[in-house]
Amino acid sequence: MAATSTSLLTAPTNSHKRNLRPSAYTQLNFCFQRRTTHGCIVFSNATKYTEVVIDEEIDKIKRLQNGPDIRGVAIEGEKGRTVDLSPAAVEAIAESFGEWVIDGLEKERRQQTVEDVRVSFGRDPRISGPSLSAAGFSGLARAGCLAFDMGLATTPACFMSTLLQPFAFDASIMMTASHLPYTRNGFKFFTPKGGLTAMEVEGLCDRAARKYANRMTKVSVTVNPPARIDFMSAYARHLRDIIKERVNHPLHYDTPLKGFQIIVNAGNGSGGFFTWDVLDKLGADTFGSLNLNPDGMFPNHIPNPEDKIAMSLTRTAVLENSANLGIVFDTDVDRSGVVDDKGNSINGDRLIALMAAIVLREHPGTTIVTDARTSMGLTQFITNRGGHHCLYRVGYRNVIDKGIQLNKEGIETHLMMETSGHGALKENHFLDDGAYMVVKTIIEMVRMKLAGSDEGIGSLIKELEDPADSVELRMNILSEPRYAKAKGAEIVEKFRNYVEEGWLTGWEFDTCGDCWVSEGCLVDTNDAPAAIDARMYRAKVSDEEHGQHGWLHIRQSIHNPNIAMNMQSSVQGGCLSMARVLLNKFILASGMDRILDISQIERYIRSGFVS
Ligand SMILES: O=P(O)(O)OC[C@H]1O[C@H](O)[C@H](O)[C@@H](O)[C@@H]1O
Repeated sequence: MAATSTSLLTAPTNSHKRNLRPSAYTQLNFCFQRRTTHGCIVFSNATKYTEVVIDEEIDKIKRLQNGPDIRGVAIEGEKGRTVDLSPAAVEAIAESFGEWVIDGLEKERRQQTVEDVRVSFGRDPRISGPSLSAAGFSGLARAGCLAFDMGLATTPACFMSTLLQPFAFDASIMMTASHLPYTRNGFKFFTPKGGLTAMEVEGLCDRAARKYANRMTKVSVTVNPPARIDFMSAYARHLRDIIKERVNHPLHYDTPLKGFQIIVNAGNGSGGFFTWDVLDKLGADTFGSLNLNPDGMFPNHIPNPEDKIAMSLTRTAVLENSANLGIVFDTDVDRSGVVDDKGNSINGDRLIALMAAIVLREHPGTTIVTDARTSMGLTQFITNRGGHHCLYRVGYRNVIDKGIQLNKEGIETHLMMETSGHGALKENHFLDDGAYMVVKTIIEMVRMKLAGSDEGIGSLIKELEDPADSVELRMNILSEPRYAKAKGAEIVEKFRNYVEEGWLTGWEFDTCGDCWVSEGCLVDTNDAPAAIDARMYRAKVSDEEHGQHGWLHIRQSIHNPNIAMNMQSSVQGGCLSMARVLLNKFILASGMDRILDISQIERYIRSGFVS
């Protein structure tokens, strides 16, 4: 093992760093190291490396941006993918965020120096969490921030740690890769104003890429660990208070869930606390709950309300226990799905419908923003209840930002929700929050019971019509990672040309500048989307026999180099006929099969099943 030594860094040059109090800065000493397979080598002359700027390395850090999040491979284990979210990358990103927060506060306070900038830091149970957190703390300390370790936490809790007193941190970081495999990790960033936008995260990545290119694999060694805080208990109390106040139970105010059995499936993610620290304390019986222990290898199933195994295990547990409700959280609890007392899964469109039913009672006539992969039945469901349905781009942040924009323009918009289960409410700081969605559902369930109804919450959506056929296909983009985005854009734009030029008979875009649509649409052509997700199109599809029977939505994936295609039809087998047209009249006819792996769509056409 090579010897290590530490050398104290010269003071940083930014004004905020010059004015740093020792308490912040003495959190760490810096040791420039380059990791090798044999250990670490120490460089005494760090400046030697500061001029090394390598385009490829810069690119690598920039590619970690996934819309408003950072996502990357943190440990080996994925075929064909190498580690790109290394401790050195994490340190550079956290440092860049810390600097960005300080700069923002200085601007807000008219260039006055800010001191004691406090940033909380939570994480999900991924096995890369502890080592990457240490790098995150070092980065924050390098920026001159005081870091506070929340330990195992959830994404909504991290945001709430910037608001709830006495914590009220200046900013927060959640380290998570949500439902992605155990090998990945990533970040979400918050200030009291909400989550950072994709543009802001792009800025952070640019800044971090320059730092990283100068230091490469060198990492600091944190000498003093950051202060540990128990925020999750305060957060759980906050959720309990909301339920107590809103149910306002006439007989037992403090235990409004007495008599209810509720199953939680936390998928071994961060959501177990909701069982013992929220539901149990409110009097619920949570016997039969599943996968509550955090386990960063996710041994049972992917923590994801879209996951079929997660939903079916929860369904079985609800039915076996005759429970009133089942809850499925994703890893970091910004998404959820539920199962009603009859064992019906309520996720995707059905969850949006459930929330829409609740919200439309509270706010008649409100607008509801969703991504454009929702069913025609959902639009009908919302409009039948007097609401307006705005279909928008995929990506939770796009959906939320559209809602914020509509409110600013004077259009009351209370619910913004993606089919992935990300849902945000105006009343809850426009935060996508799986725990809050469940809190709303539970309150409604208890209220219904108090009003004398024995029907479960599933009864609220019994009029929702499901599509007869619904399929998602993915086609890998055949390209080196750095060219994949450009190639993906080329494919999607080619599709647009084919539809607009009439090569696909019966396929048509509706342009819908104001985003009020009930049918197919070319999603939002009028405003300026962020480059990354500019190209998403939904075409309505008709044939001679059935008239207009469905739609196809095409875009490139945010996380992986593939093209995602969603199709729905009111006719059994309608998706299969769309897939045939897509393959023969577009992909093969345009030569796009040169840059697309078409094996999945071919298998689907052959077998009628998606594998
Ligand atoms: O592009 P994909 O791989 O389908 O992933 C798309 C999804 O990525 C993340 O999970 C985001 O949080 C979602 O808002 C988005 O819908």
